[in-house]
Amino acid sequence: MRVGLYGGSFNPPHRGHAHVGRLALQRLGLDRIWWLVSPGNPLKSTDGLPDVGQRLAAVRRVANHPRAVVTDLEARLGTRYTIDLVRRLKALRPHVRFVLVIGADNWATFHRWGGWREIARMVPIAVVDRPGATFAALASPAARTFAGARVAERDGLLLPDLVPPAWIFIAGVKVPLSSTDLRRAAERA
Ligand SMILES: Nc1ncnc2c1ncn2[C@@H]1O[C@H](COP(=O)(O)OP(=O)(O)OP(=O)(O)O)[C@@H](O)[C@H]1O
Ligand SMILES: O=C(O)c1ccc[n+]([C@@H]2O[C@H](COP(=O)([O-])O)[C@@H](O)[C@H]2O)c1
Repeated sequence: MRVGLYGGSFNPPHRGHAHVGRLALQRLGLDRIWWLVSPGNPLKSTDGLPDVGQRLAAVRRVANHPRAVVTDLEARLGTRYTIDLVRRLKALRPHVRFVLVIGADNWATFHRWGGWREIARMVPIAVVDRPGATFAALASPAARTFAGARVAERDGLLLPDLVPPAWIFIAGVKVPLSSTDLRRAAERA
């Protein structure tokens, strides 16, 4: 079983998220993608963040794919840091091939995540390109640190079975949407 771990604040979810979900399923040959609605990104303020229950309902409407599972697992496990989540999941499901799925902006700042090198050594990572983040992601400290572990885009189907560190940059169509823009538009309306 190959499972993508797609965590997010999803405040609110949008078509860019749906794009990431679909692309990861296709390019990585995943059996499932778990949309993990975060109790709160440890690097972001939780001011004004709707509760997990509200965001779950909204994410279900956007994720809408037979292989997508939308879950509040992080709230239930009591994890906020991805390293804790990955450790717990690997212990709970040792036979599942997990892949971390993130957008290019998060790969650009991955070196600020708790235990980032260790995360990259525990789980393969798929990075989906995003407008305005391509260069920052490909020149990031994480990209440079793990330059030797980058897998060619055409080999995405192999990624879940590789021994980490292993990461892929998935280019192609970029979707110019962000939750920040949607929140601002809602405030103006
Ligand atoms: N348009 C997009 N293209 C590619 N990846 C995206 C896109 N939007 C979000 N992501 C990725 O999806 C994950 C969840 O993103 P998040 O919920 O923070 O949305 P966001 O639009 O980045 O929100 P915000 O503007 O509040 O930071 C992150 O890994 C992020 O990089
Ligand atoms: O573990 C960390 O230090 C860490 C730092 C920043 C983000 N994350 C996770 O990255 C995912 C995407 O976050 P966000 O807010 O960009 O949607 C979400 O699952 C967060 O919990 C994790």
